[in-house]
Amino acid sequence: MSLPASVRLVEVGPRDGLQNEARQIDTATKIELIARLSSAGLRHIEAASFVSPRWVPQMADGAQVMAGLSRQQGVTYAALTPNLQGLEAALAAGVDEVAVFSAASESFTQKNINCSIAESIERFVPVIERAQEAGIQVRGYVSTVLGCPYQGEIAPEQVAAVSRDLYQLGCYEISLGDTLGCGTPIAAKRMLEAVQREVPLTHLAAHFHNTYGQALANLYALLEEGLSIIDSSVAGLGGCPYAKGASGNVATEDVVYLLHGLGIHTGVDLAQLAATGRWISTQLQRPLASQVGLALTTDTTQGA
Ligand SMILES: CC(C)(COP(=O)([O-])OP(=O)([O-])OC[C@H]1O[C@@H](n2cnc3c(N)ncnc32)[C@H](O)[C@@H]1OP(=O)([O-])[O-])[C@@H](O)C(=O)NCCC(=O)NCCSC(=O)C[C@@](C)(O)CC(=O)[O-]
Repeated sequence: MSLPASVRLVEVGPRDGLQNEARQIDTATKIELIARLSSAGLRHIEAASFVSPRWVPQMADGAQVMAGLSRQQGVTYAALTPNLQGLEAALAAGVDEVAVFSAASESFTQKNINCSIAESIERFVPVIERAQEAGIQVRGYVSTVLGCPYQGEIAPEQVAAVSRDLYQLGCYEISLGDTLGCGTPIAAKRMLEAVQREVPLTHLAAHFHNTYGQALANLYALLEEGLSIIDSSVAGLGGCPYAKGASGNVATEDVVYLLHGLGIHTGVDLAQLAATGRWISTQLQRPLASQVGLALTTDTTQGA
């Protein structure tokens, strides 16, 4: 067992966390959430999506969110861009990094971005070229890596093939999404093993939802394999509009508590993060979906 000494956290709450909220969230709340997250020590924050507002209305104010940020030094403010139109909008808004997104499942890709996996890869070619010209890095997401809401089981080799294609196109990092949150540790390890044959481990991130309560167990399994980049969402916010029934991402508070307990450095102040989780849950009028966040509201002896 060789656990990493530190983990880089990618906070996806302001994007993945909020994109599925039914009630429109005002831009000022999104901006304040991002500010609080950076104050808590998060250094990589997915702040917006430049996708079709017809498909995901909640993310329609990406440009205003970016314009309203008081940027902290050393923080990367990233956004999703499914095509050139999104990329141009993101560049105009001043994002630091963009992400393209496909999936290991054909059906999910059709539902999510209205094209096949092969078409998505073709569509990303000019997006990545243009982003590189503009001097910004591109992350690549592969969704449904441990199961698909429409197709069921997904072969690890299929995840590996899409990851390889995105990496070869120029994505500097591939984030592996258990969109449905249905994976278990051995399946997660098998999937990682297959992907590692195509993409170096240091360029892989885990992006796990917690629908079946397995996300922390799955993350621990991959930490044991040496994975050191984790996506998570404050207060366990989130869900994908095209994966019905899927719950939020693993809560950042829960991940930080686990990592600190393992002696792994994150740079995050857990108490401040937990306060942010409570704050945003109150703003959204939804129950706090972080076990650690809940524990810290009653047990103030637990610090970082
Ligand atoms: C990809 C498209 C645009 C294709 O959608 P389409 O309808 O095939 O696009 P189109 O090119 O035919 O254009 C149709 C209309 O959309 C507009 N349009 C076109 N592109 C843009 C854009 N970028 N920004 C703003 N508007 C845009 C375009 O201008 C046009 O407007 P009209 O002329 O009809 O008025 C659409 O399917 C889409 O926006 N999908 C995004 C879905 C999404 O955001 N899903 C959630 C994020 S993925 C996720 O959550 C998973 C992840 C990443 O977290 C990992 C995991 O958990 O697994």
